[in-house]
Amino acid sequence: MIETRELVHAYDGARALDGVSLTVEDGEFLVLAGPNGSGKSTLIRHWNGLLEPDAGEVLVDSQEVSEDLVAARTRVGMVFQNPRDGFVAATVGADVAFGPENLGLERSEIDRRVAGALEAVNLDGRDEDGVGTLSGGEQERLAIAGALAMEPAHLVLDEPFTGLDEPAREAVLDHLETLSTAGTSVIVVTHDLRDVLGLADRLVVLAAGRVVRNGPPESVDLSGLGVRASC
Ligand SMILES: Nc1ncnc2c1ncn2[C@@H]1O[C@H](COP(=O)(O)OP(=O)(O)OP(=O)(O)O)[C@@H](O)[C@H]1O
Repeated sequence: MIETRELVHAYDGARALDGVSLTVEDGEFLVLAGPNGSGKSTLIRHWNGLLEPDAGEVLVDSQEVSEDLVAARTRVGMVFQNPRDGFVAATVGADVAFGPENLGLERSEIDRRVAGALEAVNLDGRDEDGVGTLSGGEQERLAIAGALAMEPAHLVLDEPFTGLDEPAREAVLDHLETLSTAGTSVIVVTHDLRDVLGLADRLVVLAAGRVVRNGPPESVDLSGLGVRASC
């Protein structure tokens, strides 16, 4: 479970989060939406300790994030926008294997995870391709595969579908649904709800650093919030 209690975050005195309280249950599929600058990226960065609260608390599986950053980062997997900077190896397979290798897993387990993660993003058979040779959308898919291979308890994806073609979107969505059903919390940050709303248990909308909507997707009124629900 991820618990955020009365979280405040300010950049140079300006509040990007202004008292956010939000709990994400294990296995929940949550969509986090809101207009540009509403605080979505700031909020998720607190969940694995990339930012420190100015006030309030963030707990992952009942432990305060700041008390054990390694634990929080192992339990909360993140896929950020513009993944280009995040790659650590020369080839696709080596890049996805890097995280599981650092967990000290057996080779057979690493190979299983790499194969599964690459299949989930339609990059199977591309292990030997150079990371630098991938298209933008393929790089996004590689970043998702890297997070999947860590098998985190909670998986957070920031605008994961932007550069993905239709088969890749469908493959990733299928995989996220399977993960959520199996008990992984899945949090998708997006302004464009078309793909994900049908899968979501809950929709949370931020505006100006506050939670302004929070409920089952079908019950949330999006009018006037700068969020698009359908094509
Ligand atoms: N590093 C930073 N320094 C200063 N201000 C920042 C920084 N990062 C974000 N902000 C400001 O904090 C507010 C919230 O930004 P944040 O990136 O969390 O919003 P967002 O909802 O993720 O936006 P988007 O949909 O555009 O990605 C914005 O006003 C933004 O300008």
